[in-house]
Amino acid sequence: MSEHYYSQNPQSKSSPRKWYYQLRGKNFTFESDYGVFSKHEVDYGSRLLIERFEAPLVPGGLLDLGCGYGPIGLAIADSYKGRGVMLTDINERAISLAKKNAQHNGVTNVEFALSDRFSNLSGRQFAAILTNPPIRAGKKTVHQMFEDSKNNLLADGQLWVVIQKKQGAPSAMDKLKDLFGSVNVMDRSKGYYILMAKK
Ligand SMILES: C[S@@+](CC[C@H](N)C(=O)[O-])C[C@H]1O[C@@H](n2cnc3c(N)ncnc32)[C@H](O)[C@@H]1O
Repeated sequence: MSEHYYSQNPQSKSSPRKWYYQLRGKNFTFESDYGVFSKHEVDYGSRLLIERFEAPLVPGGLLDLGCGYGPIGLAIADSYKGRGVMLTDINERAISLAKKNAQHNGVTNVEFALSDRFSNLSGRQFAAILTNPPIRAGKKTVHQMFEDSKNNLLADGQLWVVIQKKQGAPSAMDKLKDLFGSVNVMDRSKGYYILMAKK
């Protein structure tokens, strides 16, 4: 049976691989595996989001929503050591890899939660939420993530999203405009858009 990277509990065979990547000037070692998005290198869109992100002045924690094996949350946590960063995913294998990757890279200002969107975050509020959303889970899920994100941002908090034009950037922009009143295009490269909406 074919399996998507957003399966809750991937049954596919496991073949962990370790590889290296530089993000925000730091060399990371990552372990990834079958059943988890983007196997042997950091996704181009995630890299763009990681390099472009600037935390808002609002004090508070940051959230990597749909963290996979953890590149976004871990790179951001390493850059913003004074902030706590929460990494969440619906996929158990992703969360266990993200935890291992935090340990291997000495990133300690992080927390993890296995969660379908915000279901296990018990109303926590964040200064910024970053996401490379699960396009294959469908537009309804992705747009619901944007709505939930708005509800879980502190006042003046920011939602940062990377999305490809051909995978729904225009409709994501419309949805974010409806929800937040406006949306900023912070960067564009190779068909990927970095969008930022402020609460
Ligand atoms: C495009 S991948 C990005 C993964 C990782 N952030 C990266 O940059 O490599 C989207 C992630 O969202 C997760 N996901 C899918 N549906 C979800 C849901 N309902 N709640 C939380 N995470 C979900 C998937 O398991 C996947 O890891």
